[in-house]
Amino acid sequence: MKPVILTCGEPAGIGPEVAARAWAALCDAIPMVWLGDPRHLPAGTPHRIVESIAQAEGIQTGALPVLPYPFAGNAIAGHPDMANAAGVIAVIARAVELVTSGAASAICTAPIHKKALKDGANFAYPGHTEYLSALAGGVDVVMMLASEQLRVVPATIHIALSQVPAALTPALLRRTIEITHTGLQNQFGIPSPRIAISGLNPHAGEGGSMGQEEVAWIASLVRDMQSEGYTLQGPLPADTMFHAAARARYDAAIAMYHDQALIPIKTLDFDRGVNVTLGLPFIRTSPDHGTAFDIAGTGAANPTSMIEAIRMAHRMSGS
Ligand SMILES: NC(=O)C1=CN([C@@H]2O[C@H](COP(=O)(O)OP(=O)(O)OC[C@H]3O[C@@H](n4cnc5c(N)ncnc54)[C@H](O)[C@@H]3O)[C@@H](O)[C@H]2O)C=CC1
Ligand SMILES: NCC(=O)COP(=O)(O)O
Repeated sequence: MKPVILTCGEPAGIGPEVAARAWAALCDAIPMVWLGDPRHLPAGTPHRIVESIAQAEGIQTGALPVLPYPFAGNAIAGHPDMANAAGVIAVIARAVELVTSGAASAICTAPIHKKALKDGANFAYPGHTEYLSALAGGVDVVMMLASEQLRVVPATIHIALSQVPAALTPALLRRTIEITHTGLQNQFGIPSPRIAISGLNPHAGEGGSMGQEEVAWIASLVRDMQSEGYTLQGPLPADTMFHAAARARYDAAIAMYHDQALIPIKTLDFDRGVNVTLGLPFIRTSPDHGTAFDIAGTGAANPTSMIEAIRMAHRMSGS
């Protein structure tokens, strides 16, 4: 079995500690290798330095295999060191090389602090999702957050709310539906996915009295794609499409912007949600939470989302 690569993420956040705890929970079942600076692991984490992924085979239990990537700075919990930003970015790129070469089965990324990367290394991307798309050659991707209770996709991702109406185009929504449909089939094993599409405006525009996008093009795009064979419903009012009975009617919901999609799943299932990028030529998952500087280093971080993310990466890779 090829290992899942765990990227270190922001060293000052909870990434290293939830990775160490996830490894302790899963090491009997799932091979994994942590990629980062071993100085950034929580003190006392049993680990073994390896020079290659192949060398990690056979030392799964007892010590976390670590493929070292030296960083410029130390990690002080809750206080990102700008000198580490370049290392955080380089580790993600290295992980992509390892999974693309076939040495690893999948990537599970620990959270990054987007502003620290921008300030420290002029990182040009607002998140992993966009960076991974670029590293994979500019392929179209979607960000899905998934748990047992709900799968959601924001059609626009890390942009200001004021930019959403212009960014949200028929071509983008069509591509988002296509990638979500294929991802549900291939990564989640759902042969005939049912997808719900939200409106952009309150009450899905209320027939044009609260916004025009639904009547202008979202409803007709949904109808066109229904006639092409997609099982779609919508545009639905976003405020009433996430209660239990509504969720039972679809396999994934596509919302029009970040918070419309992520608030319901983080409210329902913050501890177990997994972020998965669909459309990449390799498997990438991540916990749903961020760097949590307020609790980093205190031992309060719950590793369940990281555990679920590693499980999902391993399952999707078919290893
Ligand atoms: N995949 C990624 O790289 C992600 C990165 N982020 C980044 O993380 C940074 C901080 O984002 P926030 O919005 O503050 O979200 P956050 O998820 O880091 O923290 C929000 C709240 O949830 C708590 N929390 C988070 N994870 C937890 C865990 N595992 N156990 C217990 N409590 C937990 C935190 O203590 C905090 O009170 C930002 O820079 C953001 O962009 C956020 C989400 C995903
Ligand atoms: N709120 C989710 C999030 O920001 C995840 O972004 P990414 O780093 O996975 O692109």
